[in-house]
Amino acid sequence: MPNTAPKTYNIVLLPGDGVGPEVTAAAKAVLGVIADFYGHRFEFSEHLIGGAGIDATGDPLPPETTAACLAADGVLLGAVGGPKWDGQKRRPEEGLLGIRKAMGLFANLRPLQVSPVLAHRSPLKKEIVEGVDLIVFRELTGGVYFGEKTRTDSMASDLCIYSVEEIERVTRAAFKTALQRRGKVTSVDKANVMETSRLWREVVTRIHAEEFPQVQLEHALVDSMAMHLIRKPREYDVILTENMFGDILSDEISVLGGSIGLLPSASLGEAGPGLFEPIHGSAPDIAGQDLANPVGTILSAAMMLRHSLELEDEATSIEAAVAAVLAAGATTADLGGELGTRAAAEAIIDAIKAIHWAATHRVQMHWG
Ligand SMILES: NC(=O)C1=CN([C@@H]2O[C@H](COP(=O)(O)OP(=O)(O)OC[C@H]3O[C@@H](n4cnc5c(N)ncnc54)[C@H](O)[C@@H]3O)[C@@H](O)[C@H]2O)C=CC1
Ligand SMILES: CC(C)CC(=O)C(=O)O
Ligand SMILES: [Mg+2]
Repeated sequence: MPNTAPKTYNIVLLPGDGVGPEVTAAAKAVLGVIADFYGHRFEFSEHLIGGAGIDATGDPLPPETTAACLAADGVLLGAVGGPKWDGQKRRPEEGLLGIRKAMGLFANLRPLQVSPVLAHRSPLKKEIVEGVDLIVFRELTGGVYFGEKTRTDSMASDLCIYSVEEIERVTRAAFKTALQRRGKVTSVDKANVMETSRLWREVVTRIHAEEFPQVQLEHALVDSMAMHLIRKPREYDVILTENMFGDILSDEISVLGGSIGLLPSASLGEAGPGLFEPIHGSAPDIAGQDLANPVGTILSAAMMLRHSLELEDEATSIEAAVAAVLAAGATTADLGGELGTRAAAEAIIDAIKAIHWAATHRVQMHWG
């Protein structure tokens, strides 16, 4: 049932490298079905990034890719990188860091809900992981990934810099989200050692006191947090942290949900389109074999519909279809199933059709 007037949306796809093209194609197929059912027009255009950009143009972020992303309604990315480009002058990962910076995407949201039907896939006990519902707010355009790098024959350095403003904006975003959830923020830093972390803690504490006193705030050091996240993950609601800590902790917690292939993310700025991508990388070990789990990318497409295109019903129907398919045990090999990437996407498409059919018939019965 359409919830908005038919409209054209310009969606940029950045397939990238490794499994990136496979999982992006799966999500594109799902989006095509959503467009048909809801009466929207999704205009897709594919652009180069990462190793694919290096191979074709020598640049991991060709200028036309940046221009297309800035003009898009939403951007969906697969993954970049792989051993093929090791030791080369330009690195695929530069392309991803570059587009995040160019689009001003300072907040990377990485939600994790452990499905009861998949709790047994975690190496941790079912009673520890069942019911986990948290979201990582990772600062995305600052910190050590973006600081100056130096290299001589005998030493190397990576500078970690954070400004007050960079910390404030992601902190506000995390607190606002906590108000819509269970009202708790855990801010993660390394304030016992790092000056950037001491500034981080001061700024988070001040924003909390001045603007969000109704939210419960706790601070944690990243090393013990890595332990707590596998000992008592259900205690966490919103986890707020800097760029590198968020990158590492979110891969760690993906294990709670059964597979890194399940987790989506949204990268958002103050304005303009967001960029949506699974949290995993290019998975060179399984690339090109129809083995990758497409769910993280398909759920990222749902986040794109919600956050950038403002199509909430459409996003919810994708999420409901994914939940139904996982509950039925129709999964890829990482979750113990037998489906390939394409078949897993087809199963989700069939579930969308079934959900849509049921909704349509309920409406007709009501009218009748
Ligand atoms: N956003 C991005 O584009 C990212 C790119 N990378 C790049 O990816 C390359 C490989 O990095 P890795 O450390 O191996 O991390 P990775 O996330 O690509 O793979 C780690 C493990 O998880 C598995 N895995 C990942 N995605 C999966 C999926 N959808 N379904 C089933 N299994 C999946 C892989 O097979 C591998 O065993 C590197 O070049 C790295 O820089 C890494 C992380 C993020
Ligand atoms: C630049 C990327 C490869 C960093 C990363 O691992 C991520 O964003 O998950
Ligand atoms: Mg990562």
